[in-house]
Amino acid sequence: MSVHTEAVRVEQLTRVYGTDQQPVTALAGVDAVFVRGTFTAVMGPSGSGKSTLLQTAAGLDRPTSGRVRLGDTELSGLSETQLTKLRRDRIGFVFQAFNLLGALTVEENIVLPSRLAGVRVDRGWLAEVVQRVGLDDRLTHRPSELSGGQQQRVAIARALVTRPEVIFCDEPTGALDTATAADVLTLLRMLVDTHGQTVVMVTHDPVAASYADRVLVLADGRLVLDLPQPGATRIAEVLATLGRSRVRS
Ligand SMILES: Nc1ncnc2c1ncn2[C@@H]1O[C@H](COP(=O)(O)OP(=O)(O)OP(=O)(O)O)[C@@H](O)[C@H]1O
Repeated sequence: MSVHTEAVRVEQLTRVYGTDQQPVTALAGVDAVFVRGTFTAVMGPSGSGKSTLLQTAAGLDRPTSGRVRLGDTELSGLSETQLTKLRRDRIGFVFQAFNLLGALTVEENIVLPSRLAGVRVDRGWLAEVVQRVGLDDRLTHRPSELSGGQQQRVAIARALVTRPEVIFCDEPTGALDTATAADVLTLLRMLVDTHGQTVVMVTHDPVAASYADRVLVLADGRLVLDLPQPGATRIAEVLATLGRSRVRS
């Protein structure tokens, strides 16, 4: 596979927290490639290392060992300043809590990270992003005047505005009701299908994961399954089986 089709590659990714006396191995040598223009869900039992994988792959946290490459850039060689710039310029983040500022309008929230970084906002691109996420008529509203799903759309627009090579989402629908979650997942799917965006999403929800092209399943810090489009029922079965084997062990 050519490097140019890879958005992110992690190799033997290992993250050990805690002390030498009491180490906690959150990731124990994970290998994975996230291809450009695909939507990957990362699943697994609580404590299996999902968030740690996301954080290390996104350059928010440094691995104890192993490598992360974003496109052609190897992250381990970067200084903190370079890593901060890379996250700002090349990666988008969407979290369960929308992290919007209540005193600012929708538009001000979307452009805030760029403004703080002193990056000029391309108005044409901003208009396109806003249109893609369906917020054209909400730009002057405050977050409190929006539904949960609309607030998450603002967070997605904020992530998209820098034209990121990949968007990392940690439980993006965790705070939403079923119908609103479906709306947000449909948007992420559309960004991948229509605009070639790359999305990596941590989720506990088999229905949310069924929107992805591929589901990676972690257990005890290891990648145990890599399933192409398994469907919600199969995902739920796999997770239940994993849960049972963990209870037995
Ligand atoms: N900062 C930290 N210090 C110490 N241990 C940590 C830290 N962050 C995570 N861990 C541990 O690493 C392991 C993996 O945690 P992680 O949050 O990646 O799991 P997860 O699969 O995302 O869990 P959940 O589904 O509950 O959010 C867990 O045992 C957790 O307790």
